[in-house]
Amino acid sequence: MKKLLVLATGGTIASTHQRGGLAPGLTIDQLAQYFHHNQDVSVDFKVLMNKDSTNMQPEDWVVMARAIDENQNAYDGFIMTHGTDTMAYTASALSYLLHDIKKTVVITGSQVPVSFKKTDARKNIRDALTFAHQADIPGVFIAFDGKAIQGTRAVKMRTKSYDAFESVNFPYIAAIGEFGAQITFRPEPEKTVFRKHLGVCPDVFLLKAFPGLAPQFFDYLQDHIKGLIIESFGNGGLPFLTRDLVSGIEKLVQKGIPVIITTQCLEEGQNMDLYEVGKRVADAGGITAGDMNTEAIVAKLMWVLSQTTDPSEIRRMIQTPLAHDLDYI
Ligand SMILES: NC(=O)C[C@H](N)C(=O)O
Repeated sequence: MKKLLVLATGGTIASTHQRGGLAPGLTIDQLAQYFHHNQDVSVDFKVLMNKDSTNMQPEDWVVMARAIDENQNAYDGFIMTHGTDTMAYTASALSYLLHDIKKTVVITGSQVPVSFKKTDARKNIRDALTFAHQADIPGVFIAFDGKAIQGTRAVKMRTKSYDAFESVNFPYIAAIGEFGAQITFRPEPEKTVFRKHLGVCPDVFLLKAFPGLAPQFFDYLQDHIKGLIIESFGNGGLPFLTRDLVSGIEKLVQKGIPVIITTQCLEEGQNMDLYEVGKRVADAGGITAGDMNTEAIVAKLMWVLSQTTDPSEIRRMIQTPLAHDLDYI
């Protein structure tokens, strides 16, 4: 008989109407009532926290990872109930913190509380149970709206619709329904060269470039952060005329602060060698993050920075595929 552990963290799925608005309010026993399963699975429950995922912090990822790591040998799979707002960040973070996991970790939640009459929660719970039970793929996944998504590739696209998440730049892993879990893409096992490390350094900043962004902000950032991620335009380009952001990047890099470059375009990654505006960013020391999602870059950079401050090692680790986060640079 397979043994699964459900870890509750809060989110809409466990929310109830409260004076200040919807907030996690179900007890673990109340939540457990919605986990219907057949006789050949045994399910245990544990509360890790009871937060709207907007309140999740990087330190919470470490708590989650430890809880799974400590129980790795006692269970065949894990289900985590979680709010949708930061679920993609958590899925990425756990993918790095637990990159050597041999079991399936499924994160799910819902757009509507489980106790409401019309809700997506009960289907998502059933699908998470099905996937955790049937899929023999190690790693961290999101199960939502009948699909399983690789943890490092999920992006929340919609605030209300049941199909809140999409798999970006990567195939869906499975279709899930009453018929079971039909694996549609089985990722090749990775030969990872990374050490196990259950820590994060939250001192990073994420900047979305826009026409008119003043380079003076970089002067402030250099004294307050250990790593910067810039969502550039298109193929990794940033302005060097009038408001010269490229020189700003160069200054940060010279101070030993890694600057990771991604793109505001969700799909197809970037090619910084194509245009002068991208090449200059690369020449200034900007580190391309290829086709990784911003959520994954944030989590990976925090994980990497808690292990090293060496710029070339940071570049190497960011650009080495891990947990299927990256297909090309
Ligand atoms: N649908 C949800 O779960 C949204 C909620 N604010 C959360 O992230 O916890």
